[in-house]
Amino acid sequence: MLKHINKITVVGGGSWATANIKMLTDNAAEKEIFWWMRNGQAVEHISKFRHNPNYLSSVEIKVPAANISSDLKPLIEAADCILLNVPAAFLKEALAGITPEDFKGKKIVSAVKGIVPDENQIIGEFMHHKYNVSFDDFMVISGPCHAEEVALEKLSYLTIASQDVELATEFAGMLNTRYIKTIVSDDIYGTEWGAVLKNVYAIASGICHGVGYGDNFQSVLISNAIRELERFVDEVHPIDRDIKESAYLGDLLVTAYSQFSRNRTFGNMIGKGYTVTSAQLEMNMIAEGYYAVNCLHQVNLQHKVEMPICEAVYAILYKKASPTIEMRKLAEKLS
Ligand SMILES: NC(=O)C1=CN([C@@H]2O[C@H](COP(=O)(O)OP(=O)(O)OC[C@H]3O[C@@H](n4cnc5c(N)ncnc54)[C@H](OP(=O)(O)O)[C@@H]3O)[C@@H](O)[C@H]2O)C=CC1
Ligand SMILES: O=C(CO)COP(=O)(O)O
Repeated sequence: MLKHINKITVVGGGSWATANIKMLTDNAAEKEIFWWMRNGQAVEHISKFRHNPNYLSSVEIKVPAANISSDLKPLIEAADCILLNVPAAFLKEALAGITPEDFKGKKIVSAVKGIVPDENQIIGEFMHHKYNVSFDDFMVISGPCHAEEVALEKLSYLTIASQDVELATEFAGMLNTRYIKTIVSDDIYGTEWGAVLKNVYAIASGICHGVGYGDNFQSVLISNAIRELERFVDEVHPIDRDIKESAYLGDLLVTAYSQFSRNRTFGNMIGKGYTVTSAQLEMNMIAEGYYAVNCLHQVNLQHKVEMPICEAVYAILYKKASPTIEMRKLAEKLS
């Protein structure tokens, strides 16, 4: 098999980027890794002490200091594969100054689970329209996997999706370790949209917990959520897919139930009465579902898929609807 990927630049300095750095450097396949993050102080700290001071700080960083920088352009130039790992809301800002020419001939991997605001596009569409990235050169990393469990080396499964299954297989071979298993898929759209939606359902799950519903209700909420997710992905990209696969149902379950989920934690705080701003400040991490539900609301104006859970979360986060009342109304629509 022809090898396409020898040098990978990871773009982003948060928890998941740090976990991806760990997986890529624990994996034995030959490759060189570069790492960009916007925070210059974190670059200095990592270069000196070999740990990210702000996220997953227990993880030992094995990327050479010379390959870590807050200057993106040279790092993109240096690599043949770019792994995007900045929250979708900040992706445009992170890529400011980067042109389609800079991405020419490179393989692009998205580990982002969000929608680019204003464009309301998932990452594959955004990279295609703004940077001329062909879908044949594009991959997605998804699946039920929290960065915190990667740091603990707990067994996890990732799905690598691409139209080019051979390419996805090559990239998957760069992530496999004792604690990471990979699955290859050709469903880029379903994988991306599924990951976006499950974040919103995890917020709903957190809100329900916050306002006082128990596990019994939550299980009904999540079984409705997977049906809502399936309705939407089947509308935007109708192919034969099994929604029970781990990239869809698995990711929904882990995010809706895990103590590590940012989205669930954020929702729980909203249910308990925090404002959006105070919940965001308290968390110090990004709940993608907050931004995504606004974009989804716009996107679904065209598709008109029945999405009562997304609409309830949208009303609470963007229309100041009461979580208690909105969840009571939602409960009437679930089955
Ligand atoms: N965490 C996880 O387990 C997983 C996350 N993902 C996805 O990975 C992506 C990155 O999330 P994750 O690593 O968890 O993020 P974290 O919540 O761990 O970190 C937040 C990241 O966002 C950056 N950021 C925050 N505010 C801004 C801003 N105003 N402008 C630019 N950058 C900003 C931070 O940079 P700084 O530190 O400089 O403030 C930091 O890199 C998301 O799409 C998420 O859904 C996917 C799978 C698992
Ligand atoms: O995507 C994730 C797990 O698969 C991470 O979800 P959270 O952003 O809610 O932590």
